[in-house]
Amino acid sequence: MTRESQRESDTDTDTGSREQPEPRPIDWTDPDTFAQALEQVETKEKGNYFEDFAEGDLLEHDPGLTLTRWGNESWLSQTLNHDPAYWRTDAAAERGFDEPPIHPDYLTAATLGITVEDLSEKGGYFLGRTDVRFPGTPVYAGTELHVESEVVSTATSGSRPEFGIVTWRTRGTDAQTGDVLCSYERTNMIPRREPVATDGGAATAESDEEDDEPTLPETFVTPDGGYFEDFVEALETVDDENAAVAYRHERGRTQDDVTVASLPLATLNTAKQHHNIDVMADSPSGDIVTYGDVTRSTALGHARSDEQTWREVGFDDEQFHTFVAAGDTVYAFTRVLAAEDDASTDAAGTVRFEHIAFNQDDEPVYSGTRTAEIQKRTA
Ligand SMILES: CC(C)(COP(=O)(O)OP(=O)(O)OC[C@H]1O[C@@H](n2cnc3c(N)ncnc32)[C@H](O)[C@@H]1OP(=O)(O)O)[C@@H](O)C(=O)NCCC(=O)NCCSC(=O)C[C@H](O)C(=O)O
Repeated sequence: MTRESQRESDTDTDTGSREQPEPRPIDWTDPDTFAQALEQVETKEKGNYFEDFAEGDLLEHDPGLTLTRWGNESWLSQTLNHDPAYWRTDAAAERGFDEPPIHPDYLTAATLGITVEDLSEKGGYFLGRTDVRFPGTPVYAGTELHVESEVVSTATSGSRPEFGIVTWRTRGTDAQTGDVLCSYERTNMIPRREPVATDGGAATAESDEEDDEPTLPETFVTPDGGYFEDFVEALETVDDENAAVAYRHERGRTQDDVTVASLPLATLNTAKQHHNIDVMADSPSGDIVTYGDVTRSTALGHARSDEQTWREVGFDDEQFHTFVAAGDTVYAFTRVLAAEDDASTDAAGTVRFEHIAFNQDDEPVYSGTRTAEIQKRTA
């Protein structure tokens, strides 16, 4: 080979790039070598810190999700949501649906799941959510979901210097038509890149301390059935502050790998809280924890099993009080707040509920209010 042809063979004539020498082999199976390499290299980080969010920022979330019947049915079956209109075509038709639609709980969970990579993957606690509405329902299987969020506010956490508190307004739209299908405002604690000095959470003055005595009504009334009229009748019997319409639901759902890890992953929720036991071992919960939407949907499933739901209208003041982990059992408690004959159909009336999810130790883990149209017995 001439010197010229040697030069040509060393150089790729199309790209002009010089052939790289083969990298020096490294024995990655030697534990010391690999451990040192892990220490020296940079980690390609995922997610955003608190400092990355500023009020007014708009985020268009890249992941999309096609809402499928499989996703819907997996979610509904694992959270014990058995409303026949979401399972059977004849029951769907009676409700005015073309076919069993996507359930608002799964729609909400999928809308939030898609946002996690941008908003909370860094590892923030899901604290609460309000103004959950479904302007574009019914939604059918095959709909492609597109989601965007706007930063509503950012605040310092007085009690936790390593976190900030961020609230976003999120909208899940039909990617084809642009119709808004689900919207809500959600608040998370988000890790800071740099902890800040705080007042440590202002100490409560003694005089402000809450009285530990429970202030419960004397009487609790249980509705006779699950129709609109049953809620109206029960409320009519409790017209003073010493009585309330409230009851617990018998079913419980112990959290397992499916509810803790599989359901959130199926909504593209990348929060490490739900699937990375290794990282979570060092967290306050010491374990992976249930996605807030699974906890809440399970409690709502228990509640719906004791009523004749017609349509979900919305949810407000949702709060997550403590963690739910694998092995914990989610139960539900319901208080009926109001009933009005002003639904979108003569077949139903509107009822406002307060739902509490609680665990096997009777600790509330979730609370929120819900407005739903409930079928009339007389319809
Ligand atoms: C998160 C907790 C451990 C906090 O408990 P605690 O230390 O007792 O603090 P506070 O309850 O006082 O709250 C801390 C600060 O946060 C503010 N806060 C609380 N709730 C809200 C709210 N709804 N809106 C706005 N701000 C809120 C308080 O005012 C405090 O502020 P400051 O005094 O200035 O510090 C505990 O609450 C807990 O364990 N909660 C359960 C969390 C949970 O399990 N969530 C669901 C699972 S995680 C998840 O689903 C993640 C999801 O995938 C996602 O990515 O979002």
